[in-house]
Amino acid sequence: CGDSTRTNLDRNIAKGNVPLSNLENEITGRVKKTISNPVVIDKIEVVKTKSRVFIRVTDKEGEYGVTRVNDKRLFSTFTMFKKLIAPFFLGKDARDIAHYPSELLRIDRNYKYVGLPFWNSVGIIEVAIWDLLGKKANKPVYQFLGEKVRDNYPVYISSLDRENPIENETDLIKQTAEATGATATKIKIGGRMKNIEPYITRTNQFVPYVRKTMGDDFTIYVDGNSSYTAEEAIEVLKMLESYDVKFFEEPCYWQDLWSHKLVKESATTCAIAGGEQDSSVDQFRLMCEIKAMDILQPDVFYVGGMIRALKVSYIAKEYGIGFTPHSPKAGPMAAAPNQLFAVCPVLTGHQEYRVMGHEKQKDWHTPVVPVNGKLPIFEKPGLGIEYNEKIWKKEEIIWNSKEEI
Ligand SMILES: O=C([O-])C(=O)C[C@H](O)[C@@H](O)C(=O)[O-]
Repeated sequence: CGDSTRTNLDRNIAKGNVPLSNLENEITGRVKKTISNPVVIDKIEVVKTKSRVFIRVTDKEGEYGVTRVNDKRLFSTFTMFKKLIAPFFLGKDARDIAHYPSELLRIDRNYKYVGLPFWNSVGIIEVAIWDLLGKKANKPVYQFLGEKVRDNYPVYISSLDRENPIENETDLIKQTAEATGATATKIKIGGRMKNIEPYITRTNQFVPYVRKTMGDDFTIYVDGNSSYTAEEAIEVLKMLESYDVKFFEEPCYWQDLWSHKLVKESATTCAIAGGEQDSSVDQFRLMCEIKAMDILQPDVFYVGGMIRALKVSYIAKEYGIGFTPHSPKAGPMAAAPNQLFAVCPVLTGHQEYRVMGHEKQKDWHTPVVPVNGKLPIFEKPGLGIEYNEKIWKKEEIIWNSKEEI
């Protein structure tokens, strides 16, 4: 059920009562029913085009799946990706992808390296493989993952800046809200891993300013990015609740669940959220078990891909806890969470959409723009993003598994 084998914790939690430990089998069964022949992975590449980095997985028939990735996370952990993770997938049948993250963990001494660097490297390949399978079957990926439970979801505008003057940042939020119909935002508070001036004053001014500018009906969330001690966070929480802030993300150091629990116990109307950096499924269960969080926020890539993120959503459902993944994206990287959102049994409030995302769309991929404040589930094959094929003609191949091995 989690990262380890703990069948005694199996519980029927999913819609349709699928035991969590059987999720991989259920999904693999669905894939093999749809694609009858093996899809043998021939090559994994890291390519750069249009100044962006992608993972491309190609099968023996020359068909490929692709996902855009966070280049900083990839290149900071590139050795792990190249040496420990990518080679595992070569020659394997992609249809068994649901089982591979757990298998990979059990190989040799891989278990010693787990954490975001390990699981992100797995996740980016896993997501590209799902794109490949979807394209081969001519179906959106979510059809393999489970029963569709929603056609769209409301978004919140994710403001990511701590340095922009509050008036300017609020103006960007307003522009994005007007262009997309979004009725919620998340703003940064604290100083990211520190609670010092000028961030203390900025926080005290920013929250009231956004409330006044956007009005009482607009939903406000905040993100502390690990800025506070429990004591400081509880003080800030009082101010947040007085402005009807709906969730306080990562108030304390992200690994310090006990401080989050203390903040949560002090909250009356504001939910406590977290999990962006967490990549252990067991850790998400622990958060629920000790009541440290009201909302779980795994990142589909950081947590190790779609199946592991889906597992976290089932755990959230089991414990009656919220699920609002981390994804401050408005381009092709929003596609993997989008497919997950079609089927995950719980999805809480609004989902993340980058501020000014509507203006950042490119003419070389399917646009990712909310309508009336909602993003539809993408229905095109694979992850649902179509790329203009011309972009691959100008690509730079940064790494190719065939040459490396
Ligand atoms: O919840 C979020 O979207 C984030 O915390 C985004 C992060 O700040 C991300 O942009 C980063 O790590 O710089």
